[in-house]
Amino acid sequence: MTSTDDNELGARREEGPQPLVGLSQLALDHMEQGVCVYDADNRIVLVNQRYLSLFNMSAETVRIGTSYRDVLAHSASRGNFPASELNALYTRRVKQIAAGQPFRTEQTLASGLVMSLELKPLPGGGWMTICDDVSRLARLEAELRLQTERSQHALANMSHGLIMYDADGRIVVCNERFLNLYDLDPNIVKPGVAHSTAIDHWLSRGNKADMPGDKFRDSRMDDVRARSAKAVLVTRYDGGKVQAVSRFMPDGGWVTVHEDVTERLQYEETLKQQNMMLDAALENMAHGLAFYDSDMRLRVCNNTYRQIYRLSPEQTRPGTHLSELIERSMQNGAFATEYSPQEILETARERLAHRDSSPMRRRMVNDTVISVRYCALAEGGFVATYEDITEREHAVEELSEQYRRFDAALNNMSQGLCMLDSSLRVIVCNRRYIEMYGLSTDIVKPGVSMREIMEHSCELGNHSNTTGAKLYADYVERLREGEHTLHRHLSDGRIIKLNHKRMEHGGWVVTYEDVTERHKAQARVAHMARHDSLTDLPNRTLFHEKMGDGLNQVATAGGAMAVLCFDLDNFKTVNDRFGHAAGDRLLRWVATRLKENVGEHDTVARLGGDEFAILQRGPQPQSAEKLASRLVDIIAQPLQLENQSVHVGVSVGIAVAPDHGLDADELMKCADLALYQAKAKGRGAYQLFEPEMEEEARRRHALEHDLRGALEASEFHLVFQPQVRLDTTELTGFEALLRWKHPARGLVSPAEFIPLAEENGLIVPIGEWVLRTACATAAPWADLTVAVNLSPVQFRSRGLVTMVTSALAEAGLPPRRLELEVTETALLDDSEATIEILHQLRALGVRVSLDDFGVGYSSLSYLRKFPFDRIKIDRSFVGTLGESPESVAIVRTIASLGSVLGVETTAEGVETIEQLDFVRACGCTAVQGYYFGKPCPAAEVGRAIETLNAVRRVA
Ligand SMILES: Nc1nc2c(ncn2[C@@H]2O[C@H](COP(=O)(O)O[C@H]3[C@@H](O)[C@H](n4cnc5c(=O)[nH]c(N)nc54)O[C@@H]3COP(=O)(O)O)[C@@H](O)[C@H]2O)c(=O)[nH]1
Repeated sequence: MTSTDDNELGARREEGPQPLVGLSQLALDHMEQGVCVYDADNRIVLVNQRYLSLFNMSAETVRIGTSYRDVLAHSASRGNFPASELNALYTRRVKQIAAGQPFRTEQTLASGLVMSLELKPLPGGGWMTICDDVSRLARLEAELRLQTERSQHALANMSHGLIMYDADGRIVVCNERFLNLYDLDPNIVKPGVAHSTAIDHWLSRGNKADMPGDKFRDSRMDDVRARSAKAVLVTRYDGGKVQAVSRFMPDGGWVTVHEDVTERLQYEETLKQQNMMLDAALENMAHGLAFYDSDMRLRVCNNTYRQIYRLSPEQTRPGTHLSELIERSMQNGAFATEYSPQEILETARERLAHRDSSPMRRRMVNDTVISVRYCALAEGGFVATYEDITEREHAVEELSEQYRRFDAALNNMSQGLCMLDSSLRVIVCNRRYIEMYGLSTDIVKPGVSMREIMEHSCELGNHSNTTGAKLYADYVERLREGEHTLHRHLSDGRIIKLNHKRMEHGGWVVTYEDVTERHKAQARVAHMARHDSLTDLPNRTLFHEKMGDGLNQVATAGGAMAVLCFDLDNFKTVNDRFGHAAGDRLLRWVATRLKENVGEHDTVARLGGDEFAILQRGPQPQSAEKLASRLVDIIAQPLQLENQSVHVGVSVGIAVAPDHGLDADELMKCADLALYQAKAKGRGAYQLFEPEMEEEARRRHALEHDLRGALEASEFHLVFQPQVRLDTTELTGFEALLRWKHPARGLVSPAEFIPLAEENGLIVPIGEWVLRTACATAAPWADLTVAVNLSPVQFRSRGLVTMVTSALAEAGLPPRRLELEVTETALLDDSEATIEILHQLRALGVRVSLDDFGVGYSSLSYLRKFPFDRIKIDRSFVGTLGESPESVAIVRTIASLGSVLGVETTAEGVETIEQLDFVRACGCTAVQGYYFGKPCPAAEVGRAIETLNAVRRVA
């Protein structure tokens, strides 16, 4: 039917015969499509039922004559489009119709139907719209679109590569993953491309299979031809592995899915390696291991297990029951005899039932010990481990033994010991530590804190004037400083030395040593170092320190301080005569006297030998002089020694600070100079230092300096004084006397330089020169003797006897013509030794005389000790015969003594005839003095001999 026909039909509905109209209407109403025809005025001329029902419009409203605008308005009222769009829609449609071209549009109605509308103009005016329900088609299209999108999405996002071929072997589709997997060019591998082309390109990119490329291509073509679904493993250009699985489709095409299996293969390889290692580890494990199923049947075991139980691989096949394994290993002699198979099996059952996986010891043969554990598995069955703990057991035993030894050592230590952890809690301590502080073992045990111990110790009264808390706080503070030693002074007077050493892993080792006795000993040693052991007085060191302190005080606070230096007179005599014990008593007696007479702030010291000193504060020099005077008197008092009354005296030198200086050494020097003077005064005296003494000392010093060079400078010579027998006035010999002629000083008296030479030892070489010169000078004298003075110092020097022997031999002088004169002083120092030397000299044939007899303290006692050939009465007695009855008595006594002893007695210093007559009358056997001749040089000796012989002849 054409549009012309439709119009005609519409017109006929208005006016045509009823049967035809009805038929046409019937035909229109049964059409699938909706039809509505408008005239040129846009009014309906024909409309079918389908049109009305599709748009849900009412036949009452939409009927012949209804305008197009009203139709649209009615449609909008039915919700087919928004009423607000009515005008715009109407205007647009009318405009499109007026354009004279048919056009199509789609409209979704309120019912959800999708309507396809075709509007087309009719020849001769008017137009018609034909409506089609395209809802299903639209839905199908949408679904297809969605499906296609999903497929493409799935294809693009597949983890596997995919390629599909049609029955002609051409590519239908392939995904990006496929292209990437093999590094393929999407411009080559694309839909429509032949299978062989794709394979060639695949090979050209370096991908390969386990066969040459040509062969691989042929093989794939054969597979396709034979429709053989295969899985092929290929190697990618980069070494990765891909598994390709092909599937054939009913339409003759096929799909191949490519999976990258590189990682999976690697993982499988790793797993394989791990399993191998696991097997190896199992087999090589030091522990025995066995898995059993829930029926206690062996599933697997390792070699160590077999060795422990002496089982062979055949005897440990999977499935063997535990009871059988036990019995076999027993038969093989693996167990010690103490177990039965039932017992072992029962124990295993019980432990598994109670899920007890704690270790148990099994004693095997050869003293081997195995630790066995049963561990039930969640999935049934159990694992048993077997560990050889023989060595560990031995080590534990050894450790126990070591611990016992350590414990014994610890508790037998003389020192206390305590090991503390880093929180200062006791790890271990020994018995000595507990005893040392008298601690309770109920309190001091491992774990107790040092704070608790200190509190306990304080409660016991070990520490005075403190508390446990304070003690502990101080202790912690000290430990912060690190390793250290501290001394605890306990209230009972003991001193405990604590030594703290860090332990390697934290904490401390503390040792406790009772150092009370050591401290006392050290204090004693320190005291001894600064005190004199005999008198317990401060010694020179301490005296020097005290002097320093005193001088500082004088310097800063003012005032004065005196130093008194004491030197005992005759001490050596006493010591020698009564022995050292008596000498010690004398020194202690002197020390007591000194201490008794000083103030409490004064210091008395023994500086050594018979030297004492006092430091005295107070107004000076009055106080010091008063004290010195008093002490000189006190010490001059006789004292009882060895049941004898002994007299000693003391000489005192005084120096005062600040007058004489503020330096300790300087002040001591001043006091020494004063002492020197006091002694020179004749002993038993005190002397305050005077500045002139320094000058005197300097002078002595200069003289000493010159004396040292005198011998070498040949400044000495000898003079000889005649000695005459009294009964016959016969010249018997000469005494050699030393003279020093100094180029500047002139003649220096021996009385001046000999004491100096004795002080500094120069007398030894000088004395030797005198002896050799005298012997040489006297040798030519006809039968006359030569007397030579020997200093006490020469007796102390070695080789005196040898030197005398040599001098005699050298001079050719017969020993009987040599007479050696010694003084008492020579016998004072060490009389035994001196007397021995005298005997040796006597043995040479030399004569020995005792010079200056009578001036000493115990002259008579020496006569008993050595049989002298001659006693020379000191000239001081001869010189005072006229005025001193004592001198007369002494000369008489000595002369009688000599006569009784059969020893010659020479009176010295006889200057006058009266003196000569007197000494002769007294019984002296010889004389020496100016009366018969002054000492003369050697050159004049001849003349002196002649003169004296002439005198004798006259007499
Ligand atoms: N160890 C030595 N001592 C020696 C030596 N030479 C001398 N001396 C001793 O020196 C002291 C003083 O001696 P010197 O000044 O030589 O006096 C001697 C005589 O000159 C003197 N003398 C003798 N006769 C008289 C006299 O009539 N009147 C008087 N005023 N003086 C007189 O006496 C001294 C002799 O003394 P002595 O030796 O005791 O016989 C003196 O102690 C000497 O010993 C020497 O080489 N070594």
